[in-house]
Amino acid sequence: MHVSIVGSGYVGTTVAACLADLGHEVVNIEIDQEIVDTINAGEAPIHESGLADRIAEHAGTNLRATTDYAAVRETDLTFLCLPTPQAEDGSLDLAVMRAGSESLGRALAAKADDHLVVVKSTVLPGTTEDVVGPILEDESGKRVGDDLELAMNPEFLRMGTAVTDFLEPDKVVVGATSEDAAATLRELYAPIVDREATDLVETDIREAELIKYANNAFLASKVSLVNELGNIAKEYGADAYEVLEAVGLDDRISERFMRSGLGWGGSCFPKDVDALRAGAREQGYDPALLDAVVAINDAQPRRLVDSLAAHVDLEGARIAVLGLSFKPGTDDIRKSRALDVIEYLQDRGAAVVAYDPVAMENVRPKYPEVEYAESAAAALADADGAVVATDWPEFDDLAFDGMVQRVVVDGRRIDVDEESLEVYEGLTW
Ligand SMILES: NC(=O)C1=CN([C@@H]2O[C@H](COP(=O)(O)OP(=O)(O)OC[C@H]3O[C@@H](n4cnc5c(N)ncnc54)[C@H](O)[C@@H]3O)[C@@H](O)[C@H]2O)C=CC1
Ligand SMILES: O=C(O)[C@H]1O[C@H](OP(=O)(O)OP(=O)(O)OC[C@H]2O[C@@H](n3ccc(=O)[nH]c3=O)[C@H](O)[C@@H]2O)[C@H](O)[C@@H](O)[C@@H]1O
Repeated sequence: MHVSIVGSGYVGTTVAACLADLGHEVVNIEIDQEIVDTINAGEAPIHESGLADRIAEHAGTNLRATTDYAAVRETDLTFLCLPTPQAEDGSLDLAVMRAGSESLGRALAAKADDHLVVVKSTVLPGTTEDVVGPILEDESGKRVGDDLELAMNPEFLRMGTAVTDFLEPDKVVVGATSEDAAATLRELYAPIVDREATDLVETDIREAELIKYANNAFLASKVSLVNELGNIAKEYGADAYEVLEAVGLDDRISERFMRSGLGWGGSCFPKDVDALRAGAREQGYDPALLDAVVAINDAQPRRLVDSLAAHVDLEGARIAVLGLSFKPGTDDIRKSRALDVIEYLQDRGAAVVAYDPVAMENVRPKYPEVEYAESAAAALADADGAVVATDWPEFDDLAFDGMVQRVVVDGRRIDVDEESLEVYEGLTW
């Protein structure tokens, strides 16, 4: 099929390269000329395992990028993969979705044939039909249900494993206004949804929109619950990891997303949970549980610093922070818990020396006063204490002998030779 994809960030680029790999003719429409040039040169604009190879293979044949929305007219359907960030008050900011929908609608005005528009961005219920649809109708002169179809197809990929998550998902969710639209997406995704391990969920647009938020809210809540149980376990002197490993053996609960510690960050959980809370309030519902989920998450970095302060006088101390990215395998620092840890340490008078295998250059402009070390060992050298903020595999089995005081508080449960330390404390165990 001929597919256009508006927005070529994490999601749009991954979807484009993977659909090209499945044999479709794909064009990315992107306002950033540098991203367009990168893709057309056969290179990946973001780092994701398996992405560069796919772009190199398909660019110039069945994958290309352009800044010109006119390209949509040569395609059967368009995915909107535009950002849906948070406004100041935490609510969903649809400005980019509106602008992209206007440009798309204007380009579609000159297309004689019918067209299908699929929203892949994470948007609250009602956005596709009440915001995107009317803009497309106004700008294109087409009518939804006549020569324009709408669908909503949320994305569940994770950063770091985007390509395999897209090609081998647990589920593909399709909300559509018509059977024709659903049939088009079934055909597009045939190699994926025909896999035994992938469920195809066909539903209405409103449900598809909410499934994405419910999914992220569930996972964020699970981590916050695990963190609360971990905090309680620690008070009792029990090991939360042993407790939760046993709990996870119940297949109603599952052993995944059971790692307690510093909490969740990244570009999605925080913004999506906040957007859902704001949306719920707008609908007149008070989301008390989701408020608590956020409050628990926000408390963990301070708890980590308080735990360290119980062993080290932080005023004037040199403290190593190991890990800066919001999770291992990425240089993304958006809403990383490590940044809160740095701020709490600085508030208490500590000098921070940080190390991360890939994320330091992203943190440096934000915190120029922090010292950035070349390795974990260099960060630990002469430190009066250390905290672990990201569970990078290379932090397992570190040597701590260069520290002035061998005190480590671990927010992520790395593998540590406890005998080599004066104090080793887990945040939740
Ligand atoms: N990053 C992730 O892991 C996931 C993100 N999502 C959702 O997918 C959506 C997209 O997220 P990302 O890909 O992470 O965003 P992103 O910020 O990485 O990429 C968006 C791209 O759109 C481009 N753009 C902005 N305005 C444009 C316009 N008017 N026309 C054409 N291009 C334009 C930007 O230059 C940028 O390259 C969001 O709703 C997000 O919540 C969903 C699942 C996973
Ligand atoms: O909507 C999105 O953008 C995506 O958000 C998350 O993906 P991602 O943010 O890439 O990362 P995760 O692996 O889910 O981790 C999120 C955060 O939770 C933390 N986490 C995760 C699991 C766990 O057991 N404990 C824990 O603290 C991680 O350290 C990280 O800070 C979801 O897992 C994806 O399904 C979803 O598509």
